[in-house]
Amino acid sequence: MLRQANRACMFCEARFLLGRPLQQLHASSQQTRFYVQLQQQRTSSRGDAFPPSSRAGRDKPRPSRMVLSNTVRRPPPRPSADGRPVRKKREPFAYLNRTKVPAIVEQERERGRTQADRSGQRKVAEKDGKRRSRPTDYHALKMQRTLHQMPYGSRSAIKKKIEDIESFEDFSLMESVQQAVKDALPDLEYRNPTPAQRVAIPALLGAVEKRRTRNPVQKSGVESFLLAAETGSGKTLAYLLPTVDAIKREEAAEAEEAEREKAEQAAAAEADKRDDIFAAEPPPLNAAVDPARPKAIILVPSAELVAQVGAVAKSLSHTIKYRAAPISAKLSATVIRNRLFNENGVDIVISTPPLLASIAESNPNILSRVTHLIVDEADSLFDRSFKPSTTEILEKATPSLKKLVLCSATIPRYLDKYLAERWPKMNRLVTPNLHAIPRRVQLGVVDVNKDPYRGNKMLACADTIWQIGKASGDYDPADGHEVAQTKRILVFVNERENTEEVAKYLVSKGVDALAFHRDTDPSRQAKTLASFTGSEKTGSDSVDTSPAAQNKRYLPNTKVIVTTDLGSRGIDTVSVRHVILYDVPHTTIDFIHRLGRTGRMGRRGRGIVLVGRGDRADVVKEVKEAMFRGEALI
Ligand SMILES: Nc1ncnc2c1ncn2[C@@H]1O[C@H](COP(=O)(O)OP(=O)(O)OP(=O)(O)O)[C@@H](O)[C@H]1O
Repeated sequence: MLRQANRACMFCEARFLLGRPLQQLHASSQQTRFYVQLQQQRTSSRGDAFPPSSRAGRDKPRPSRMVLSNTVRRPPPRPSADGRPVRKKREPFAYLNRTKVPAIVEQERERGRTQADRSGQRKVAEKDGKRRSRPTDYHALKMQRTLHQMPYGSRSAIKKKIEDIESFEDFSLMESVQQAVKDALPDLEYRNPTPAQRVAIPALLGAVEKRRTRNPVQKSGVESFLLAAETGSGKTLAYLLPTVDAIKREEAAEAEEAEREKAEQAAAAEADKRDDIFAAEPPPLNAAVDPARPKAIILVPSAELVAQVGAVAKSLSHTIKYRAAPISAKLSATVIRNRLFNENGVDIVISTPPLLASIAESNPNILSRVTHLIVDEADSLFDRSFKPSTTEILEKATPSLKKLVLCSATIPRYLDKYLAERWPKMNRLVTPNLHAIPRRVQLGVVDVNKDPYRGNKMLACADTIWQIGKASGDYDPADGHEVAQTKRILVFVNERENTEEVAKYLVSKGVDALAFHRDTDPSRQAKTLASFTGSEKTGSDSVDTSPAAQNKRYLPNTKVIVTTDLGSRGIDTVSVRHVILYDVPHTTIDFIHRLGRTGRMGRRGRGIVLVGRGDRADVVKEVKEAMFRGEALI
């Protein structure tokens, strides 16, 4: 048969003798293929049936050709007597049909082996109930990878740990604090603590208890915490409740101590009086409180957040009785002074870092009694612009500081690295859904390049708003009723300069829109924002005085704010159902914060991203996919 094949393919053989690869030359020839197969068969059957070891003992009976090989993944050849590996003898046609360098073939084989090993390990891990840290590869997102990654295994473990906590009563909070949650926030009476609160409150309280029982003398050193939880998950209450609890307990302990001292002094005076009847009356105890020496400081990045956190702190203080002073550069100097230097003292100061740092420069005593320092939106407050003033306050407060709590919905890699270096023993309190946008928020994409917009983004934005405005109200199970008639839409742009331009265009199209940035008129800004955060009375919507109302075509019952990152950080826009991303955000951090203004606290929401020329459509696609799967954005 071999002879037949040789004869039928004389031309090929001649070429082979010249040393040219046969397959390259005659891949189309049927006869050649037959010849090649025959040669391969011959070579492999020799190799399997007569391995070098068995060929050595030719007198032994030959194994049957029909036995299946049990060395398909061939082991390396055994070393010879002198230690060198035994080389397989080359067949005359051994290099026939080779199109690759043997070394490369071996490398590829090795790579295949390691991949197979990895997939084997993955299967075992999945069988054990462990999920892979990243089920899908997001190529576009990987390129802008900025966020710290958290393995899915740890997320499941945290979920399991907190599932037993069902109500606020499960926390060892003081009775007055428990009552304050019910009185000040009646909506929460029937709600359970959020995952952020379940993770943070016991940890922050636990540390207090441990310290109190272990060592009555004040322990030196600061206990540091990082609370990382998704947007709209109730982080404010998560840090505020344990802080107020600690302040009140400390106050009670101080009062007890003062009472004891007073009793001792009275007893001593009584004894002195007995000894010396002419002794003067002891001076009355100085019961004056320290003005402008708070026990807790809460730092936030904007004046709007100062007002928001201040409102929550004040509402709790009606029941718990403590003094909170929210101060920001938007308030007059007199108001700031009155709040800080209140003759009844102050317990909690809420401020932006630059303002407090400048006050601390002229009044260093303001930070001398601080035991709790909370840095909300920590990723912003430790970035380049805020870092100097934040660290200055931190350093000045350190001598008396007992607890440092950093809080954020996004932990960028630079922050993670900085924290690991600065506070290596920091307690990290992380929720299972960190860096994920909840599934109840849907993301729609508008291709601006297609008809009818043909690249006109402003037109696409106005049209999208009109469509939302004209659609009938949605039923929201979290609210239990139809969403409010007035629709509030947030439009996010990347550059501050574009806010005015886009808002102006929308007004010209009959949309009640307002640009919101640092230089906007503060009174108008506060009024508009109040209607978005739900702090405004519903009746105020009735009179429409917006410039858009003068248009021939006017979209009623729809309010729009065009803003940048300023509006995306921490502002509790509970009444917002729609967010339009006019520009594709630069990073996943911006995606998380901007889309986080809707779908807060169990509500539903919708994000619409306008993708135009030059925008990263691949990033949008992957964000959409990750949101659909409920996965974290890397
Ligand atoms: N346990 C709870 N049940 C129901 N609602 C709650 C609960 N805790 C807080 N809330 C409400 O949830 C909303 C969001 O809270 P908060 O602003 O603290 O979220 P956040 O995690 O700080 O958000 P962001 O990351 O965007 O700053 C608030 O309106 C608050 O009143």
